[in-house]
Amino acid sequence: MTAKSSGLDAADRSPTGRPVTEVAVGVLVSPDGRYLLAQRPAGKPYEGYWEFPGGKLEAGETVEAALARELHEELGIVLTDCHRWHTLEHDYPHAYVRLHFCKVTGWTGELHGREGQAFSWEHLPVQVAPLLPAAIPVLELLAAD
Ligand SMILES: Nc1nc2c([nH]c(=O)n2[C@@H]2O[C@H](COP(=O)(O)OP(=O)(O)OP(=O)(O)O)[C@@H](O)[C@H]2O)c(=O)[nH]1
Repeated sequence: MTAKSSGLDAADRSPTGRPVTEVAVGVLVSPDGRYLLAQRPAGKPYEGYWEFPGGKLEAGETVEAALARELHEELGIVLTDCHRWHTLEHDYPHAYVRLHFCKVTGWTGELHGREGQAFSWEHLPVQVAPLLPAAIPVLELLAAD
């Protein structure tokens, strides 16, 4: 069986051959220029670490559709305006992830942590800690924006 017929191509593997987990991540920007960070719930890898909200793409899903689904599941909001911003990869012990960061400037609904997670609107430099390793370069990109 070729890589193609198994549904995999070069983009599905990391440089060291690990499968790539595609993740949609939202950088929610408030009208006064703060960014939303959420704390990873108990039971997930890196529990208690702060991250931008988001999650893994399901089969056949676009980044935008996955982000809309995750923001609704996690925060109870309906995404109305976003654009793709940066894509970063990170090699964790538990997974090799490709993070598709999107700037989110429009949503409807009242934001609340539906999975019991804490969240916080933060100015730069952010005050919450610890941060997920792959969130740190994103904060540097935001600071340089
Ligand atoms: N949401 C989010 N995930 C991130 C960020 N940075 C980062 O490395 N990740 C990684 O991306 C992956 C996202 O997976 P997740 O566990 O949040 O996704 P999910 O809600 O679909 O998970 P589950 O359905 O398996 O519980 C994790 O491996 C996480 O460590 C970030 O800023 N936000």
